[in-house]
Amino acid sequence: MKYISTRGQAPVLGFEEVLLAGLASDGGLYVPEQLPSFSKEEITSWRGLSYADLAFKVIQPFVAGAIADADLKTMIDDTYKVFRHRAVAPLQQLDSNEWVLELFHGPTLAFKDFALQLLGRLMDHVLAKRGERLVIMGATSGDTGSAAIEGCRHCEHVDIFILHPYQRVSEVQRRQMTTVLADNVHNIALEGNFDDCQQMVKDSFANQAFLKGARLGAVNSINWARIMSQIVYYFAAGLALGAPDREVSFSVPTGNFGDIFAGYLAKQMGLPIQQLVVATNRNDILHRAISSNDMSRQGLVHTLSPSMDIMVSSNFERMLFDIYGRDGAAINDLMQRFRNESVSLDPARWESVRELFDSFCVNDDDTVATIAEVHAETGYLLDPHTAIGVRAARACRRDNHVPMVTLATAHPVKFPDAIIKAELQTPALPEAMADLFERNERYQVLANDLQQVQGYMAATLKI
Ligand SMILES: Cc1ncc(COP(=O)(O)O)c(C=O)c1O
Ligand SMILES: N[C@@H](CCOP(=O)(O)O)C(=O)O
Repeated sequence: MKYISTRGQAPVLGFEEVLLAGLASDGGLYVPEQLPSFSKEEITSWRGLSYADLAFKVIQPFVAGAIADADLKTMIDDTYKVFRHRAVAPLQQLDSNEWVLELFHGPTLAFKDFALQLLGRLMDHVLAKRGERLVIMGATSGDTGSAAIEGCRHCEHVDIFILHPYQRVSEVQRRQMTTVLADNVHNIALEGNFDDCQQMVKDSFANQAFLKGARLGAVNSINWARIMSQIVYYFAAGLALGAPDREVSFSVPTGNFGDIFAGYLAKQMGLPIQQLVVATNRNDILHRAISSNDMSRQGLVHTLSPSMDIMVSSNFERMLFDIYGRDGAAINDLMQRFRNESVSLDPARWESVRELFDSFCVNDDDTVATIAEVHAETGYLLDPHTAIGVRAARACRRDNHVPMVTLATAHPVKFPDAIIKAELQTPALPEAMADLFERNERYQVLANDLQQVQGYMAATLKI
């Protein structure tokens, strides 16, 4: 399997290099040159597989040749063995044909664990084989950071620096990151927002001199291996609900567009998906882009769903690459303009986007109201991100005969503010992190300044 950049100028790479590369050298994102697809018969034959066995079926074609099948299988098995639910990604029914797919049973209580617990293993495996070391730089609005740290804390060949927006993540999220005191783990609280953190990571890929030859890697969904692992649970949910003989729809709480892009790929790969609903909070550039062809940046606002406080959604570029007929020059031009001005798609391309996605924006009041409403209807407690997904699903649903699945992207215990506003009881932390609030923290507050951050990293690494 070969991988190409969405901007057409970076070298074509194999899986191992893509795994370690993160962002492409032309500023683009890597995608497979050719997407694998599965026949109806093949998908049918996967019924009844365990989550780990299904993950191997879906992931193997992306990795083929780079990592031996037996090693890949062991890493996948080890990854999903530690999830707290035996089904790994169980479905909960809210109403007739209305479901939530619980993606928060991993070690850090958010959907990021599905990819990041595997990513750490894949990276360490490849780095050990090559005798190399990797400096990871990641940006987080709260969940990627803790999942990446958990996935890398035991890696022998990785140093990881995670940037989170200072005082803009929940206390549980911050402590999940900052109480990991392993020598290779470094937390930076940046005096800025998530977009600033993400831009700093991208700028560091563009200019790596500060690392004096050390290799820079990524754990955000700019890394292709993240997306690849997230495709699996769409197949798992679809199969459980009757696919491929029956269509399924998904509503996805969206920020960086990685999770919904994985759903889009599952559809291209053969899963019969009827609707893909992009659910946003008030940072609604994706909803505006899809519903009214308006890709103008507005000031980022702090919401009750902080993990989705994102304006610049990296993976939208991967989808636009397909929409523009995989024309790297056109995407390069569009993304350069997007950096400095409001852009819109040409009408035919926009129409194609509208055919692929529905979208809906949910404000804080409606997020809280949905948490309260669903709890009153069913006794089920949604986290605020999932509540946005459920609200959007109910608003956008076209066909009641098709199961509608909202991705439950985080456990409600991570976001007590929204639960308290809904006048409900915050659940207790799982046993493994019951003492989270007593643990010591370590993190560095830094100004929103590239030189300062890069200087801090170089000094910490003693290079
Ligand atoms: C809890 C939660 N829900 C939803 C999202 C949105 O996912 P994505 O960025 O893949 O669109 C994120 C992070 O971005 C998240 O942490
Ligand atoms: N919500 C994310 C934001 C980063 O998204 P990613 O999927 O690109 O890593 C977070 O929790 O950090």
